[in-house]
Amino acid sequence: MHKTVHVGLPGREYDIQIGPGLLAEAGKYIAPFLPRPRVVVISDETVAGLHLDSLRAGLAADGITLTALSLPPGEATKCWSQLTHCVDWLLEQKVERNDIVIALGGGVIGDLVGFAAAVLRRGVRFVQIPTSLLAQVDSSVGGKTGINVVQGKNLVGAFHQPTLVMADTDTLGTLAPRDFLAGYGEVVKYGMLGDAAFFDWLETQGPALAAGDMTARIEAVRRSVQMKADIVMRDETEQGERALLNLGHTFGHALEAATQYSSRLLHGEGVAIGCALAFELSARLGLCSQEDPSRVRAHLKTMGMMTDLRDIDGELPDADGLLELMGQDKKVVSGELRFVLARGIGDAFVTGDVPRDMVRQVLVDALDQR
Ligand SMILES: NC(=O)c1ccc[n+]([C@@H]2O[C@H](COP(=O)([O-])OP(=O)(O)OC[C@H]3O[C@@H](n4cnc5c(N)ncnc54)[C@H](O)[C@@H]3O)[C@@H](O)[C@H]2O)c1
Ligand SMILES: O=C(O)C(=O)C[C@@H](O)[C@H](O)[C@H](O)COP(=O)(O)O
Ligand SMILES: [Zn+2]
Repeated sequence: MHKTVHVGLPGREYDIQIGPGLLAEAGKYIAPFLPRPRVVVISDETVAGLHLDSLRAGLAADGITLTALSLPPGEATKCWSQLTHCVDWLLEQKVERNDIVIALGGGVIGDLVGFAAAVLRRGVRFVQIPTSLLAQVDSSVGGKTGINVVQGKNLVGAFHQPTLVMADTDTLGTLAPRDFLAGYGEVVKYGMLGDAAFFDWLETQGPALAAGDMTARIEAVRRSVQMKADIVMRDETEQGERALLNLGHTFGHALEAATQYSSRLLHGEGVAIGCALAFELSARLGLCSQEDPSRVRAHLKTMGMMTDLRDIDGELPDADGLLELMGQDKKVVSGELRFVLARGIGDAFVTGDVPRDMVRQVLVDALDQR
């Protein structure tokens, strides 16, 4: 059941271990990287309450001690003040250049702790132990780390690759259904952007995955991570192809900013709605058939996911307000928006050739449905 995916970046290569029971074996995997038998761990309070003892026991079996810090759960934790808190705490623990910092948790903890590790002493090594579906399939891999600021999502950060990723699929058993489905938004994204056969597979296996089928979960994590690793190996710092992983994010990040990174909209939910909008835009531009956005929305709905702006509670900015927020997207070049669009399911590409009026109309129509 245990799978390994290798990220072969020259000088920064690492393995992603995937499977059940990995926390209990943590010492075996981490010990080879340790200069001394101690680690520091940063987690969130929910994850620490559920899984820190298992990690502690798994490390103790190999004589490794653990000191931990827990932060409040939720997207709001990916911020300047918690970054300062993490860095101060790591310095108090006298973490040295060769020590290992562990990020135990979802994408919020992985992004925040990875960024703290990137700036601490100009870069210490860190290990990702992702515990949410989203973190196992996406955020723990590829080295994008950072925080949100009022001006936009992930606008302050660094590329800093982990030394090891350990995705213990047993931890998904304690994840709330809403958080699981948000992570599924990133899983289905891989099928939509570059692997139509994976999308077909998810249409049949998605319900089993959500219901807890371990074989299906491991396969979904492995396929997602393999696809991400392959893209990252070809384009680590997003000079080109890596931007495909941003499918749905131009819309999604603006919606997250519009909802103040609150529980009104989780990242993966924004990605799901954003993918539906990106396919809608692609169809209106004549790039793909109208059947494609319909099929995307149908699958997301079957899974019980958000697909439309009407699924978001509370007020939203108007179309111009959303366009303004989209202007902070990192794919913007010379002030012009660029999008990940699709010629069909599994065939995405990046383009700046998108009339602003067309984007605006897609937003106006989506807002009108509310
Ligand atoms: N760096 C990247 O490449 C990348 C990729 C995708 C997303 N992200 C970022 O990841 C973040 C979203 O990640 P997320 O969805 O994991 O959010 P999250 O870290 O907030 O986790 C979601 C919720 O699940 C809880 N949780 C996590 N693991 C659990 C478990 N095993 N059992 C019970 N509860 C658990 C957390 O406490 C939290 O409340 C966003 O900030 C997004 O921008 C980064
Ligand atoms: O790894 C990537 O590259 C991605 O784009 C993956 C995304 O799912 C992720 O949300 C990422 O953090 C977005 O990157 P950003 O550069 O648009 O902030
Ligand atoms: Zn994402």
